Amino acid sequence: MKQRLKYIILFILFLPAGVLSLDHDNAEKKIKYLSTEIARHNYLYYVLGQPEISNQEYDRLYNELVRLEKRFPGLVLPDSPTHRAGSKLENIFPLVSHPLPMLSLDKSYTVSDLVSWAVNIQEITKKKIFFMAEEKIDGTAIELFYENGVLVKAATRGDGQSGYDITANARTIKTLPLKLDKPVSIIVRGEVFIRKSRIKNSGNEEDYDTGSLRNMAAGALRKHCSRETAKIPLDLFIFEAVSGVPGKDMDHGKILEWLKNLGFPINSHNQIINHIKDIAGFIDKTAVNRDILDYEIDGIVLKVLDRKIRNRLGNTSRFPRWAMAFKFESLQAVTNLENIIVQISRLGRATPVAILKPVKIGNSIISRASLNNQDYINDLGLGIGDKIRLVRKGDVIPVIEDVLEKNSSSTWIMPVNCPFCNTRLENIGEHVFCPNYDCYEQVLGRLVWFAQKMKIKYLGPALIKSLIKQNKIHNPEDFYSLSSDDLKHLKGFGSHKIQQFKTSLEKSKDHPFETIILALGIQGLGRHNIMILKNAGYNSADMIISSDMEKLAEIKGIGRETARKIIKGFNPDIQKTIQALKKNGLRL
Ligand SMILES: NC(=O)c1ccc[n+]([C@@H]2O[C@H](COP(=O)([O-])OP(=O)(O)OC[C@H]3O[C@@H](n4cnc5c(N)ncnc54)[C@H](O)[C@@H]3O)[C@@H](O)[C@H]2O)c1
Ligand SMILES: [Zn+2]
Repeated sequence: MKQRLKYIILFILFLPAGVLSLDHDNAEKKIKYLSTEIARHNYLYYVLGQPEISNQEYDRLYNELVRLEKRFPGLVLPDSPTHRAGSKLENIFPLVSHPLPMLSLDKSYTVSDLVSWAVNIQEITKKKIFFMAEEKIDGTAIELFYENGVLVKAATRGDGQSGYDITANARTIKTLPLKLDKPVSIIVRGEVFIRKSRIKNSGNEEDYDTGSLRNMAAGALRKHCSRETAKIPLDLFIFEAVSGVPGKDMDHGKILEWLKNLGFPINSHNQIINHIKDIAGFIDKTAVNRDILDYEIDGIVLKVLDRKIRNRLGNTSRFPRWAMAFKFESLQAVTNLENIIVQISRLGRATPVAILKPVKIGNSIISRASLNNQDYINDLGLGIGDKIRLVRKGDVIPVIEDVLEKNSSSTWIMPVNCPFCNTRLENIGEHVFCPNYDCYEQVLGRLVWFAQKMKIKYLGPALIKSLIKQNKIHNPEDFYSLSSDDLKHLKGFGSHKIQQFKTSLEKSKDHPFETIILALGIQGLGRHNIMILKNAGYNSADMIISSDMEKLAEIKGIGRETARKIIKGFNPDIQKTIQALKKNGLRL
């Protein structure tokens, strides 16, 4: 042991200086590099709403810059991104200046740091402080201006001093009151987000899986056509009033109640903290609830309730001193990539899926992760055999964050042909598709989707698979001609079960037009768009089929892109299926 120590000391003594400590020149280069990179990511995130990297990755870059700037204060650049919130703006939309700057939040990463902050506030103010604990919604900030109870303007956060005027887009948010219950003139702030359930049941999931719900919400608010924004089911919680509150003595809790009575959506999970010892309990409760919440949160925010004390504490250039966020650690694990397989969806999209050496994250064992598309794999430089870091974000789907150890000699490449039907895959946009409508995997996907949406009893994936293999079914209409003979060989299908199955099949014929169309899984026809068409008078499949692109594109909320998809979606095969379903008595 002593001997080993001696060698280590000798080794350190003879190391060149730059290896042990980052020298001045290298630090300067690194600080320049990080400052430019962070400014670029700020622009992508705050201005365009299209980040290139994950928040964890961003936080790592940011914290590294903070560390270096602390060690080399002389090297800090005058326009360092650590001195400002947000990003420089471009004239993409008209600008709105904020009456008070829209700042960031200071952050703690441990419960004890958060508690110390709260204790410290009591000590500075020499008062017993009451706090409001709120969920930190992972969406995008908005500021709303009302005059005499009417919404007149809505702005993004922008560079913190001014944001973009996105009033027309904000008006499409269903929970945003355009007119308040009283003719007050106020300015409020809140978070725009998307509910997980609205995406999961839309039938259009495929359009949505390229980014998180936050990026989708931020992108939606920055669309140049509010008809496009309207297609995205945005939601809202208001969390602050900036001006226009009546009594001076109203605290933050009373203000939120007052805002609620005016018609604003307020998060019902907000909780007043009377004792500092209750902070940990709120965090625990929120962390447990996180997975079952219908929206994504990335932590909690603790805010001083009393406005006079808030004013006394004031702000730094980056954040208010009266609030502190606690960021949840994302759950991570390290494992090996054992294989990459290609999945084909019911709409033909080919998605590479990572097969992992099973690893525990939180309470679940993870053995698969979606790899999205070839670009994603190229960015990671991912190959089979690599050691990777897996991160589970707010939602339950784990993603591969980076490669820790490269064990493969090359990056994985998508096969040229569909692994299920051997048809040559086609590139459409950033994804690859199997163009063969009769591809086994697509047929299976379509039938499983149809059975689910039509709520047909017992028709799970395993049963559907074996019926396809026996050539008993290929299209949705084939379900309706299954005979008792077709079923009685299947495992567990006695006469009672067959009877129940048939009853359920009969019952499915009563579904309204919109359910059947959704169940057919036609491109561009998720629940939302089907309802738009229905409200525009299109209440039969034939009416849509005999319409044309121009007519559909004119319907409010549809637009050219979707109209094109829909027309293409009603291909000859679907049309044949529709006629056959009608013959079976379905109300199309
Ligand atoms: N991926 C990227 O490229 C990239 C770039 C820039 C920033 N970021 C992420 O953004 C973070 C910092 O950004 P920030 O300053 O916008 O946000 P923040 O994390 O400092 O928090 C401030 C924001 O929290 C939101 N919020 C949600 N619920 C709230 C509540 N109840 N009360 C008050 N505010 C609430 C508000 O929109 C507010 O603007 C970074 O840590 C990083 O994770 C990522
Ligand atoms: Zn195929």
